[in-house]
Amino acid sequence: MDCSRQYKLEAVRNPFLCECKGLLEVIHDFRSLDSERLKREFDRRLSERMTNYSSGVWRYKELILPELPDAYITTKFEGNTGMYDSDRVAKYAGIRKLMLKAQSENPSGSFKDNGMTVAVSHGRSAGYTRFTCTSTGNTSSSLAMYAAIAGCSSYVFLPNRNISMNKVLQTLAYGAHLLSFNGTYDDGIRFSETNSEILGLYVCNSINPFRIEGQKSIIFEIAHQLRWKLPDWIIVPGGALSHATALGKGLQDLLDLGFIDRLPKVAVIQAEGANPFHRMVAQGESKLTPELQPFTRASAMNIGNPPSWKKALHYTVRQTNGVTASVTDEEIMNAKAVIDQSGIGCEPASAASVAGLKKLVEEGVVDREATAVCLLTGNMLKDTDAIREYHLDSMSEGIFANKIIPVSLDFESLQGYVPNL
Ligand SMILES: Cc1ncc(COP(=O)(O)O)c(C=O)c1O
Ligand SMILES: N[C@@H](CCOP(=O)(O)O)C(=O)O
Repeated sequence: MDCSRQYKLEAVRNPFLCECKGLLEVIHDFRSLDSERLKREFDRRLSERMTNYSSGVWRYKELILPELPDAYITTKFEGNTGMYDSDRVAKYAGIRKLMLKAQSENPSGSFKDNGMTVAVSHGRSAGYTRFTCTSTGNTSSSLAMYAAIAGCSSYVFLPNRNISMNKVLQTLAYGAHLLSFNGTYDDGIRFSETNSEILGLYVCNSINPFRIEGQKSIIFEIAHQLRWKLPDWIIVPGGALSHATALGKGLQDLLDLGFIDRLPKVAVIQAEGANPFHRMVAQGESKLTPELQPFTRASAMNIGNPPSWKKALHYTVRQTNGVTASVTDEEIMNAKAVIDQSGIGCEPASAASVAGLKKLVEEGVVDREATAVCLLTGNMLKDTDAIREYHLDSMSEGIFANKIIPVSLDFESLQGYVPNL
């Protein structure tokens, strides 16, 4: 991305940095592909059950990692997640039509599975049996799950504060070697870049370009579900910026292949305490100044130096004529409550997409008559402390707080609580 060097697939080595120290990206040659045949094949695979190609990622293998021998595919039939129309959330965001893509329905509960199945499969094909990541909890849960499926081991580095205990426990339960350190995600990534190859650990963070290729399947699946007619806007939360990058790169693939005839705009939403990408774009700068002490209650986005910022700038902001926005934790938590109470549910970081859309509609950047898809990146049970704080803690309770009502089981005491009694 930073220079014009190119490497053959077999020459790409852990930890996936170019000689110039920039991130690598996969370049495909789609010229031999027949788009109409491929569309029919993707439709056909929708009816397959329990084969590699019934995965919502590997269904699109030709556009992701065609060279990978099928024997290495490590899948839990990820993807295949629901897309929901929600009038209630649309009304909250102030827009006519809004759909929510629930990546939270993935096997480990977050969008990371779309990329992780590809990273672990590629790592196995390159001969690795030990995998690593640094994580705020979702990447690690996903890696620990796929490593366990493959009969391999995972070594995960987790910051010792400001991450969700549910995710720590999920990672632990899948059997990862859990290494807790004093620092942030950004410190962990720096450590991996320098030490992973010496330690013989295959890096599964999103600096790994195969992770990004897998995550492209999210936009492929959205487009497929919508019969290749995309909405005006796609809204995505931004932390390390892997999701935004994959979305933009996947959109470009779809356009190049003629599956779609125009690019929707992408909006990348960051949380106020960890928004270096938004600040850079809003100030018209072309170099990112890291946030040294990132903090947001949406702990999945506690990232001050997003590794993929250059790719996200290219693929989303520039290529789709997209925008960025920044929202407060309060805006995030209120949006989350509305999404939860619509029955769909998500973890705090995911709700940044809806909070950001609401803000962009209010500012007139997104037209009220426009159509949009918001990405819900993680499951509501990923951070149950956030639910307790919002609804039950009197210090921090939110405007949509719901309460537990203590009752005694007799008719009289229930009067007033249940209508028609
Ligand atoms: C649930 C959730 N939402 C959003 C994000 C942000 O995505 P990205 O880091 O790819 O920008 C993350 C972490 O990466 C996450 O775990
Ligand atoms: N929220 C992420 C942090 C970003 O990780 P990466 O996989 O994109 O490097 C997490 O779950 O760890």
